[in-house]
Amino acid sequence: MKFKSPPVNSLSLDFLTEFCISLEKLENDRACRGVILTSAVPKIFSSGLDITEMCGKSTEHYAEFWRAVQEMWLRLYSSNMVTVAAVNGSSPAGGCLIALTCDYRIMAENPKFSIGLNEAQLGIVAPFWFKDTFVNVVGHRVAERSLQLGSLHSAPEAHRIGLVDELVPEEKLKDRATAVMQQWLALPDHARQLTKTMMRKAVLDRLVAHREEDVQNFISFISKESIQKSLRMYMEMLKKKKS
Ligand SMILES: CCCCC/C=C\CCC/C=C/CC(=O)SCCNC(=O)CCNC(=O)[C@H](O)C(C)(C)COP(=O)(O)OP(=O)(O)OC[C@H]1O[C@@H](n2cnc3c(N)ncnc32)[C@H](O)[C@@H]1OP(=O)(O)O
Repeated sequence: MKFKSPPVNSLSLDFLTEFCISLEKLENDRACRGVILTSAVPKIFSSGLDITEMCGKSTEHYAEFWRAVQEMWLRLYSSNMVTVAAVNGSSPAGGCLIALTCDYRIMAENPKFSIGLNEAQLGIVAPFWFKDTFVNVVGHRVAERSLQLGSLHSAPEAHRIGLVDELVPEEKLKDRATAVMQQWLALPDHARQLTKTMMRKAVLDRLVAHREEDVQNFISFISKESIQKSLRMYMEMLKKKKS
């Protein structure tokens, strides 16, 4: 599956809805046992949640948007398919979450590409299930430091801390992702799927049990004037960076 929402594959409500529909179709297709996620946009895997969806909108909109973010994560983290992220560009925040939610991450070894949960840099806080997914990949200490600092890690650093499983030259990314997929698909599906469920169930159950509470937390957090101001300033900073 190739993300193609230029300029930066930001995760808008439309993007998330289409992503979930595509994932559901693949999940229900008995012939499909695995999916490789990558980007058709040069240099960017995904710029994370679309910030414009979280700025100056109604409470109803925030609720709908956040439910779509939750749905994307719940479907991908609990997928019966083998999921491989072929990270061929920068991947901050929600983009990093998508990669973390997969079974395996391969990143192009370009030191200009960065990845991480940088929410703190925007003056916002990664929700508990972003944090749980991160901890499950890199461990508590690395996750805590990285989250508090809102670090964006260069590709080599991301590999060193275990955020991505391997680095390959960009032109070899597709072949390597295919080889990894074949390796994972060589195992009997039922054994791999039950193991995956065992490893991820507690974290998935936690969001399922607190889903509506999490929506309300998001709404009250994102509606605060101080948070709206931080997001507006961040968007302005992104635009200024260009000029
Ligand atoms: C205590 C309990 C609390 C509970 C709280 C609950 C929830 C709150 C947490 C919510 C979680 C949020 C997670 C997120 O994903 S937030 C999004 C974070 N994303 C980023 O920080 C990335 C920002 N973007 C960049 O760094 C760069 O754009 C880039 C991805 C590295 C690409 O750089 P470049 O190629 O140079 O492109 P530009 O910077 O020029 O961007 C082009 C264009 O796109 C706009 N844009 C970029 N990113 C986003 C985005 N995420 N959303 C919307 N729009 C984006 C950018 O403004 C440019 O627009 P213009 O062409 O119009 O100028």
